[in-house]
Amino acid sequence: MSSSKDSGDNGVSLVRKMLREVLVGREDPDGFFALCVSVLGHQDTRAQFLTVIRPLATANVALHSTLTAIYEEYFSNIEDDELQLAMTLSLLEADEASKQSSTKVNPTHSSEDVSAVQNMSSSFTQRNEQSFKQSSPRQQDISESVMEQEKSKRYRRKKPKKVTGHQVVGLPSAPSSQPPVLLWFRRDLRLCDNPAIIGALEVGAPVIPVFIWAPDEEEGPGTTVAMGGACKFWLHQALSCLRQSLERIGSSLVFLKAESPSDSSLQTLKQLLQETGAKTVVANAVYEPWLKERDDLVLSALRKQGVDLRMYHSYCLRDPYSVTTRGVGLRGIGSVSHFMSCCKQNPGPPLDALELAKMPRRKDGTIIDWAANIRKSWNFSEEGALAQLNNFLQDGVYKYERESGRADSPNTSGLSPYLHFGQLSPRWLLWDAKGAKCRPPKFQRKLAWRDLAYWQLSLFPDLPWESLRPPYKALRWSSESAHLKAWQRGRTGYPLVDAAMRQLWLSGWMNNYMRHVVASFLIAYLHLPWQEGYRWFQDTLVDADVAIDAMMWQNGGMCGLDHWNFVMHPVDAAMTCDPCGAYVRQWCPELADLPDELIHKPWKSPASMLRRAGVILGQTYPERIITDLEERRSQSLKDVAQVRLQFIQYVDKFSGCDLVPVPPRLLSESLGLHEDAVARGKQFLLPLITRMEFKHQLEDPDSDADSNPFNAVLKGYVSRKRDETVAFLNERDFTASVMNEGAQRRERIDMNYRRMEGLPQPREPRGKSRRTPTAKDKFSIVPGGVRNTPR
Ligand SMILES: Cc1cc2nc3c(=O)[nH]c(=O)nc-3n(C[C@H](O)[C@H](O)[C@H](O)COP(=O)(O)OP(=O)(O)OC[C@H]3O[C@@H](n4cnc5c(N)ncnc54)[C@H](O)[C@@H]3O)c2cc1C
Repeated sequence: MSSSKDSGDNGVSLVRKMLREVLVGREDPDGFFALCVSVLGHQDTRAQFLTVIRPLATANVALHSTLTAIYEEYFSNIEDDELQLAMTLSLLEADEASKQSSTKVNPTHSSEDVSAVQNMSSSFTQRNEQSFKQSSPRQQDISESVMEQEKSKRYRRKKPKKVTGHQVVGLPSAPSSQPPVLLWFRRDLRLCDNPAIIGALEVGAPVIPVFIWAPDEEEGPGTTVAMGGACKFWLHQALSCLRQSLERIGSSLVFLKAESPSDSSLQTLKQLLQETGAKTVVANAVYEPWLKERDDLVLSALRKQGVDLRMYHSYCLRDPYSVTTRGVGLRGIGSVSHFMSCCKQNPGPPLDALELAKMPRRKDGTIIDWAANIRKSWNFSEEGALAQLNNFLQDGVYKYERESGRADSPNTSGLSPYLHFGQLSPRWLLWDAKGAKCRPPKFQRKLAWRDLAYWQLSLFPDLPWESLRPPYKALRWSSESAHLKAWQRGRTGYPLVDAAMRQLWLSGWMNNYMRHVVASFLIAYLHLPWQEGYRWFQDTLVDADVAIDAMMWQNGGMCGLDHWNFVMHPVDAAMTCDPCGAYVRQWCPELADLPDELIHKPWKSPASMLRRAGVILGQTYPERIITDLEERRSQSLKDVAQVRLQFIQYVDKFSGCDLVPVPPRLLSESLGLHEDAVARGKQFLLPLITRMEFKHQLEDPDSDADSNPFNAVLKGYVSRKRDETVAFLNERDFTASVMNEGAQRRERIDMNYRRMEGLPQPREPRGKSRRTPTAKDKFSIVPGGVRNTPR
């Protein structure tokens, strides 16, 4: 608390000093205001700016009123902008809604066969709304009161015309609208509990219900009399009733005949698909062997044409082709008891048949059960998820806010696999977390991180394999496979890294802090490509999640949207996460007897100590695979500087930040243009927050990591302050440049306005506001007392 207050006080006193610069004419009012916002932030500027400039009210009235005007314009603009944004959004929503409702009544339609086809999806929605109204008494109350109000208005309003018949919704006329779905009715002539109907509606396109009469196919190869006279009569009535039911909800049923020997359901469907442009056919399965054979044929033929045939099961309780006698035998076959036993014994396709948890076998036939520890470590059920959540909320969440970086105690929620497999709903989790007394802000942010990962993946689909920042694609990586293997197996000789990698292998999980430690080791010290780390994590984590894993490895691999402003040191990181070595003792038991102060660096132990602890380096515990940590870090920095220089077009010359091409979706959102137009146009580059040490290294690409004032290696608690300062500098840099751009834009608009109106241009201000701070710049003094060096 006190530190943030201190930094606030420092900021205000800097602003006061700067005010003197304005008074003596070395700084102009706009630049002063921009820097004030970047130093104090929005909230503090809003709260304190007027107080800071109050002395001017008597001493320099003109300057006071100029600054007050800038202040008022700035903050009123923000509110206006927000209001305008909200209005634009609501207009867009309204526009979207009206577009949707208009597509529901698209009257254009040409094909004769399907002339009565209607949009089932819209009518089903209406139907659902109706039934909801009927089923909910509260809703009924509301609708009754609305009706009362309507009655009273009746005489004042013109009575609307009664709609006769149904709104006929045709096939989409616009080539871009979604192709319709064929709903192929066979022996499922009902609306209720019909999986095919639900499947068709889920596609979200117009639905064309169709019945094809193919008597030869029904009959099959022998004499089955599948469709006797009485049955045909019933079929006729049932079809007629189904058509009426469909018409009642605004749809209809197309009848087609495939009677001649040359004709077939397949031919008829193909023709219908051609006429309607449908790309999906949905049906419920029928089980007579000759009909199943026909359906299999239809399936493969349509698939070849790129049509998706979706088959659901609803005719029998159990799909007869899935019932097996496994575990029951053949005794009593034919009796219903035997059949029921078969169903009970084999409920659906056996899970084991999916071979998800199949273990490899040794040559002698014994099983290698690599998941034994994972099985012991987790309760895989939904109840397990809820129990874990309750434990966390009752106790863990309080520690989480303070000490989530500890490896030696389970201070994080451990909910990631449950979230990944949807055994726990993120909305439920957020709701429960908000209910905790401490309203854990840090934990809530973590859930936002999860969504951020999916947003990033939606913008950059090649996130899991392609470095996002262009220059980093050319980075020189090591191909030392022995190093990769040692890292994967937890045999690097660095106990903290090894403990984490063994925990991963044995339990399928490690906490966030340890993921950072091992990722830093792989990238910054072993120089192995981040994609290797990503792939190993994907194979070994029980919560392996393409979006999150890719985002985090890209960030760790220095090429993601966000740069980690730290590198975890494989030994010093233990000061924060495992100060007494309990974590290492758990996962590397061969080191358990070393004293606390040496357990993270056994190579520093005297021979006698090692002997007493039963450790023989190179035998019971591996020697370090690399020893020149500092040199390797320096090399990594130099490599980065080299590719940044090589692809200097991707480095912003003002701020030194990396630039990435903006994906078309983002660009079209920002410019309000169609995505196609944006994709055809010029490539836009966006500056990203970039690690300070990289920016500095660009000035002197061959310097060592040690001489870099922004050296990112995080040494436990000691460097926290430094890390926070670096984060502050980054943010301030960014804000200052954005603010400056804003001020310049305002100046430009003002100049153009004056030019058009023939008004005189204002005099050039004497001091120019700076885009980025320099060493001489007073604003380079960070509240914490660290000086920013010139770039
Ligand atoms: C290199 C690297 C790879 C990672 N790979 C994965 C992965 O494949 N799957 C995965 O779920 N998490 C991944 N993470 C993020 C994070 O480490 C795990 O979500 C966290 O350790 C899971 O433990 P927890 O449930 O106790 O987390 P808590 O700290 O209790 O967080 C609660 C939940 O928030 C979400 N969350 C937490 N941190 C992050 C984050 N940084 N980004 C996105 N969501 C987050 C998770 O769903 C997590 O379960 C990775 C982190 C790193 C550094």
